[in-house]
Amino acid sequence: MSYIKGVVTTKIKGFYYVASEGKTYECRLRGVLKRRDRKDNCIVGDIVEFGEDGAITAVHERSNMINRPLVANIDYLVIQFAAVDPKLDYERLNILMLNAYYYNIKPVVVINKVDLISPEELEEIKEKLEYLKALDIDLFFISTYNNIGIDRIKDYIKDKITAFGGPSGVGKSSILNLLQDNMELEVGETSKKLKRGKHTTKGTTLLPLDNGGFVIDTPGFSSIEHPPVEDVRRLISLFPEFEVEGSCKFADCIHINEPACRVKEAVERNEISRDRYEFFLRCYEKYKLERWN
Ligand SMILES: Nc1nc2c(ncn2[C@@H]2O[C@H](COP(=O)(O)OP(=O)(O)OP(=O)(O)O)[C@@H](O)[C@H]2O)c(=O)[nH]1
Ligand SMILES: [Zn+2]
Repeated sequence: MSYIKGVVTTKIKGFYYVASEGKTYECRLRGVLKRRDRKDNCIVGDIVEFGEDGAITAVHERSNMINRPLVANIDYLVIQFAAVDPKLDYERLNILMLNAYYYNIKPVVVINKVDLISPEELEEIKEKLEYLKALDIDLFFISTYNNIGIDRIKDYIKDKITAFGGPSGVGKSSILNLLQDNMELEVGETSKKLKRGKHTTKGTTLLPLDNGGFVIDTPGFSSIEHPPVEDVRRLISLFPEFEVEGSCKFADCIHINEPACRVKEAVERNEISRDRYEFFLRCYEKYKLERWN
């Protein structure tokens, strides 16, 4: 028997809908892959192999997985904000970046509503977000109103699985509507809509993009929740820019109060963004208080 490889786009009442080369197949999970105590035997985003009888016989290893919504193999977390209205909240942006790194998803930053700001204000935002360069995080300025930057985003997320995260009102439904013609999220209505109706019973769905790839229909990442970071070493690992040349005097340096700390020196020389370092300190205090003890 020959096998087909595809990606699970949604799961309804024990059926798995698997997309492969533009077609969707209704599949079932073969018995040996089912473990009754687990809800994540096979989930949306999984790359699977199935036979002509529609029986899924293999689930490939995942590159990442999030729980709410339950999705695997997300390529990009688009961290979306508006330039204004609501005000660009840099703290929340950092929290979303922390989540992306924690869950091993590549972060991308999108700033919408550039039609509402002056060139000077745009420059100001670019300056504030300068540190993204050192992190190799791509930054897009867009306007869903004036159709600025939308084609570049379309190109960027082609053939990938993309999740959108960001606060309410920044235009997430507006951009999802533009990414695919027959996507029907009501602007200003997403949150309400996703809480009721068919979405609740159906669960998460990967919406296919015209040019290949998928977006996740549920805005999974809130901008206020810190990820459940286990300890300080893990926290440090979520700041890739802290990997500086040379080693700190103490091998177990946590880059806070220690002398001869290469990270603090790099902050002093402006090689590491002070905003980011201060965000790190705030995270450290928060985790110490609420989680590590
Ligand atoms: N000026 C301007 N307004 C925009 C733009 N994009 C969206 N808006 C407006 O911003 C408001 C919020 O847009 P939504 O797409 O509903 O935002 P959302 O992020 O999905 O918000 P939630 O549904 O609350 O999560 C709406 O009134 C949109 O018309 C833009 O590029 N420029
Ligand atoms: Zn150090």
